[in-house]
Amino acid sequence: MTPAPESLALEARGLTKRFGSLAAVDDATFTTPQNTITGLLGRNGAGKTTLMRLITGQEFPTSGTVRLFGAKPVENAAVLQHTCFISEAQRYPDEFRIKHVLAGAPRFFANWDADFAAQLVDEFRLTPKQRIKKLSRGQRSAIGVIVGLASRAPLTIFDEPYLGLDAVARQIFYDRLLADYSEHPRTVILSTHLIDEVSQLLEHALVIDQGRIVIDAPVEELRSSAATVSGTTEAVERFITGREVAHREQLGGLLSATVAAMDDADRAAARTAGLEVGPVSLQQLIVRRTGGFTTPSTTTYEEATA
Ligand SMILES: Nc1ncnc2c1ncn2[C@@H]1O[C@H](COP(=O)(O)OP(=O)(O)OP(=O)(O)O)[C@@H](O)[C@H]1O
Repeated sequence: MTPAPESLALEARGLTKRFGSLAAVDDATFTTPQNTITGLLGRNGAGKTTLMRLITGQEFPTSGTVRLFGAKPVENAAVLQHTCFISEAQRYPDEFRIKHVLAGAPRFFANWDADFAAQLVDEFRLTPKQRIKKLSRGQRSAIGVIVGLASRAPLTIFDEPYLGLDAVARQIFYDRLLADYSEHPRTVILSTHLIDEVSQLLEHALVIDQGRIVIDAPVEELRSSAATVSGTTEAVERFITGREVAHREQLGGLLSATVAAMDDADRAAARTAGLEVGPVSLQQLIVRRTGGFTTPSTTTYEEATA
């Protein structure tokens, strides 16, 4: 069901951004309900950053409209006060130290939590007096994460927030995001390449490919829409005949196939046929839907066993 406009954090209609002949964002239409965590996913150059810049009013669309909490974002201070956009492109004056960022943040973010920010600075092993200019790449990313989390902005957008962050720091980010989100629900959009790493956080997936939105669906629905069936080649081939197969992997006499559109009855039928039925990771699904694999998917049982 389409949510009522007042419950939407974000509404894009026919949003298009052209750079010369290239449509970086091409006719994007989608809505983001308030208080959800959405993953904005896609390959390099897919249009993620451009889409986020359009959403936050930093770029004018060539055509189409975007609304944040029902209003246009461009040059709209009231709307932008509800938004925190964390991007790698963020630059600070040369003399800025971490404490200056923390001191300035409440002017931009009405819900800023200084104690939470201080806790995060500590957890990321930073100190307020450090000069931003002298921080490592990962430490600079941590500053973005701290600002994004402690802003508690009703719409918080992270554009690949983890560049250079080590595995421990990324885990801190994910853990604090989830814990704080459950206490202070807000709308979070997270653009990332690390799909499997964040898949437990995401409620909704928005996948963009060559500027076009190719998937706009709840993560749970995506996960349950496909399954991997494994067993003897003959049994798997028999089961997948006539079905849409996204991927297949042969290992000796065993075959594993990723099958699209597997409902409960299909799963039961596969088990009855002696096959093992397993989940498909979000990353696998998205990689396959955005042209990452060229594995033939239409081999028939007769062809495969000929
Ligand atoms: N200012 C610009 N002028 C011309 N082309 C641009 C401009 N900004 C982006 N593009 C092009 O638009 C396309 C989308 O770029 P964008 O940065 O939005 O992709 P992305 O999905 O964020 O990529 P990545 O994951 O690699 O950061 C790319 O082909 C890029 O070269």
